[in-house]
Amino acid sequence: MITMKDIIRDGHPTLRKVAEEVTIPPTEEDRAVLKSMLEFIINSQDEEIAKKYDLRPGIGLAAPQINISKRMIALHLEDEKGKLHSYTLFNPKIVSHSVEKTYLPNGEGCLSVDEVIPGIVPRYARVTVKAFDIDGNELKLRLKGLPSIAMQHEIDHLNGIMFYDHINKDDPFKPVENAFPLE
Ligand SMILES: Cc1nc(NNC(=O)[C@H](CC2CCCC2)CN(O)CO)c(F)c(N2CCN3CCOC[C@@H]3C2)n1
Ligand code: NI
Repeated sequence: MITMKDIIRDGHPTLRKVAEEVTIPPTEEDRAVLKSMLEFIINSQDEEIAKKYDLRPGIGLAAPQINISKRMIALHLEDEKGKLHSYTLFNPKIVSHSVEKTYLPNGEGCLSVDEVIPGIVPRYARVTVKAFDIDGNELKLRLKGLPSIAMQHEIDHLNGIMFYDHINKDDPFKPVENAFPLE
């Protein structure tokens, strides 16, 4: 099982690489890795397991964070309506997005960044994503709210982008044009 020792931290070069596309259909190994990534996220949200293995809570994970520079991500979270969004994706790609932006009022964190970095992280309010599922079938997702924000955070990892790259360096809480806080 994946634990925090498997998660590389800011400064590790892999976090700044553009990850390689996964060949479709995926190999058994790629499928096993992606399943283990989802398992980690679910474990991290289980109070007992998280305590037992000292896991930081998460709702998403990208393969570069476990030093695998491949375009694979897992997400497991509920949206504001309580709908579960649980995804294990190969080669996710944002194919369209809203002009309007949004952001988490309390900013973002990252399992690969040990310190708190305050500031507004502007994200597209809505995204349409094309990807392949765990079996290599193509799918299309239209996301808004926290699922949309989390999807963008994970796809950024596949392109070597960290959440704090989006924070205004001169004024981290400067209002962002056409961006509205989530909730
Ligand atoms: C918002 C949030 N971010 C948590 N952590 N950070 C992460 O997931 C990073 C990715 C997220 C950062 C902002 C958007 C994506 C990991 N990233 O580095 C991967 O690239 C949380 F843990 C969390 N929740 C709320 C829901 N809760 C349900 C019950 O279990 C606990 C869980 C805690 N919400
Ligand atoms: Ni992250």
